[in-house]
Amino acid sequence: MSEPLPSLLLVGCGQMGGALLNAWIAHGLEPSVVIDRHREDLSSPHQVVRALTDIPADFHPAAVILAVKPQKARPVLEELARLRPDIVTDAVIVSVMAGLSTSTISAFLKTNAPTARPAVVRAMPNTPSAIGRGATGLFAGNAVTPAQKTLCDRLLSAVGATAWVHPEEQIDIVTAVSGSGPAYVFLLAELLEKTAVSMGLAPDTARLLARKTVSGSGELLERSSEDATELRRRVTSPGGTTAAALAVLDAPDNCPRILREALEANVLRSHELAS
Ligand SMILES: NC(=O)C1=CN([C@@H]2O[C@H](COP(=O)(O)OP(=O)(O)OC[C@H]3O[C@@H](n4cnc5c(N)ncnc54)[C@H](OP(=O)(O)O)[C@@H]3O)[C@@H](O)[C@H]2O)C=CC1
Ligand SMILES: O=C(O)[C@@H]1CCC=N1
Repeated sequence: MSEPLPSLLLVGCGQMGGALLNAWIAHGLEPSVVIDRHREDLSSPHQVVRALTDIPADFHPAAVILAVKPQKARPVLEELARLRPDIVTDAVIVSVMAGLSTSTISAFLKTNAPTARPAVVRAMPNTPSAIGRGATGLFAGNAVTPAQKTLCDRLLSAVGATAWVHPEEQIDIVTAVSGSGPAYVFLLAELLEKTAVSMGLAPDTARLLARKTVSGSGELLERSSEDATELRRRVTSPGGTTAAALAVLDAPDNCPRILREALEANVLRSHELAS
């Protein structure tokens, strides 16, 4: 196994925090502390506590991963800075929260630690991280050192592909494309299944064919060096059945317009969460 990942403080262990944690533990994670009200199933050397007040005084993580909902960030960050200014000063603060900017996160942390200059990284992962097939966009705030940036890259590379973006606003586009992206793919699987049933296939057959089509196509794309466009071309016989369907789906006013509107709505929601 490669070098262990350093100790982390994970705040919030729901869908995303839990997915990351499982993958990090599988990669060998130094003793870490998780704050969550639900998760109790971690075995030693890791520790689950219910509140920031329960972080052991001698625990000094290399990174704090913030994986609570953006709407809950402010009290968490203010309390962390009040209780453990040493952690805010020494650790890199990695937020996976949609919307909240590095300056907002820093401002919350500075409410109770005015002299701190927190090193804040935004990471936007996705749930396939749970199986090591995630895709994460990252942005580093001003105070982040090269060593902290390398550490963040190690952490997120352990769960899939990474790409650093600049300027910070691009994280909202990352959220719209890959952070939320798995939901669009699962929606496709759902709609294929439901439509197949409505057209007459047995439910079990529809489910099997829809799931395997989506997962098999994803795996083919993963293993191929070809673009998606070329893989699509190989399915599409001139004048055949696929071409008839794509003439509907890919008409400018259908999927291209609808996907654009969906991604713009996603970015708009990030802006709303930020304010
Ligand atoms: N889900 C996804 O695919 C992705 C999510 N994200 C981001 O990840 C973050 C979390 O989302 P997600 O995992 O879906 O949400 P979840 O609700 O599944 O997880 C959030 C967890 O944080 C816990 N929590 C709430 N308040 C505190 C607190 N004060 N201290 C410790 N834990 C707390 C919640 O517990 P309780 O239920 O008791 O409140 C819950 O277990 C969001 O900011 C989101 O933008 C980013 C990329 C992808
Ligand atoms: O839906 C959300 O707000 C989060 C961010 C990206 C995926 N889930």
